[in-house]
Amino acid sequence: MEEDIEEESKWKEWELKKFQEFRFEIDFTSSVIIKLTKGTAEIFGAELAIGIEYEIRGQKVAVFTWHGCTFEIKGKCDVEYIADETPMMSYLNTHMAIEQMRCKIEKEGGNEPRVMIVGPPDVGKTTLSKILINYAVKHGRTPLFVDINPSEGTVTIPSTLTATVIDKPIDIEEQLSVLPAKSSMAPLTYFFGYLQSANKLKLYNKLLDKLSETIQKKMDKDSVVRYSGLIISTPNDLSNNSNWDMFTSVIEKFRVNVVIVVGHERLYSDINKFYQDNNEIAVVKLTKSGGVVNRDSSYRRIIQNYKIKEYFYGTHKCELAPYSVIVSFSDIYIRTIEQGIAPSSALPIGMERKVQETRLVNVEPSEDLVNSILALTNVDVKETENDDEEDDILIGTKLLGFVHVTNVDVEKKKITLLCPCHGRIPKKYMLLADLKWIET
Ligand SMILES: Nc1ncnc2c1ncn2[C@@H]1O[C@H](COP(=O)(O)OP(=O)(O)OP(=O)(O)O)[C@@H](O)[C@H]1O
Repeated sequence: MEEDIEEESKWKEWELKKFQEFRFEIDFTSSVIIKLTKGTAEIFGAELAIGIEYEIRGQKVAVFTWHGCTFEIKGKCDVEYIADETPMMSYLNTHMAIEQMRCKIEKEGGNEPRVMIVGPPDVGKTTLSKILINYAVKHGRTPLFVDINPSEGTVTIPSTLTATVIDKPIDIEEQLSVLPAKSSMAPLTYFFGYLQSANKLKLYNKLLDKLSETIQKKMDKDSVVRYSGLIISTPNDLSNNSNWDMFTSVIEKFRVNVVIVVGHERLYSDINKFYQDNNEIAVVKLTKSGGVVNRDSSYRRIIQNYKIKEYFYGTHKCELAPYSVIVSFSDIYIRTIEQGIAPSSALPIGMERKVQETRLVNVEPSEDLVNSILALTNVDVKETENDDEEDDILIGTKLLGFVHVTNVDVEKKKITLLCPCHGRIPKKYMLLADLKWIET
């Protein structure tokens, strides 16, 4: 045991030849320090600086080198090995083709790259997004990273859809974590409230409309962002045959002109066939990296919990001091998506009802709310009236942030909320997510 601890506190040297990759996995409860001593190396496209110590926690990552390097590592990795075969050359070529589109539009006009990455679970879609973003930033670009996968919350709390302008390399230690305090990279966040897009397709579709409209406005105003283009990371279920309509509608809404299919031959062939007469859309096939790690549902749940914890408490590099506030039931206004609508067969004969996934209902505070996440909208309580229009405004609103319900005292009619930063809870509507978090 003591020997293990002593072993872990020593630096261990590794040497990589050109095009090799050192893959390693670190548990959420431990960390390793990595230091480049010679040559050049990158983690998912973000370059390591010589002599700087990076502390990596709870990640499954790879150090890749184009020219060879030597680095040292201190701490215990659950898995560590060197791989000779990687798809990095094809990823770089894809980046170069996208960069050519950017150069072309600057010189001659035309369409900016609007890249959508699709594929089944655990093929490295998010990783490829990070690599393409980092390579774009290295070229002085500021791409918009659009995350329409609500399950992970890559840049904020899960159950949201986001768009973030990325103007510097992704932080090697913290990845894309965006804390409320780091406003320079504050994402545009829309509230979905569910972890799977397929759970509420109508609502999901509506949010995609809002997100794509807002992105279009941003690009119309900001030519630097427009030339840099979009990198869209998608949920796994979008690649299911049963969601084909949704798939094509995402392409339309975001005016996607490059579809990258990772690790799925049949999907590539289906998309290619479908768009064979459309010269505007290029379909590219890339192989899955052998380093991509499969994550089961319990591991994914741990990641989701960490993302929520990070939102309130920060990361080890940037700790936050959240505070608790007690508010009266009469001072908070919570809405949620209407659930459990009776099937049409249960309605009186002759009466029809469309299933409404976008209708909001009031939530009366009760003990059921304990451990829930509430999204704070920017909609003043007095501004709205209770009708469809109000629901539309609320669903499409940009979010101010999130709070966590830690206690509900029904007798005293008081609710305790954990907030990431100090200040009064404004008199705005809140939206209840289908997401519980138990602080550990
Ligand atoms: N070359 C690599 N070496 C080591 N780990 C890797 C490598 N590439 C990806 N990973 C890790 O594998 C895991 C899965 O990758 P990623 O999240 O990119 O897949 P995904 O297709 O986006 O997953 P999903 O869409 O199912 O959530 C991540 O933890 C990622 O950091």
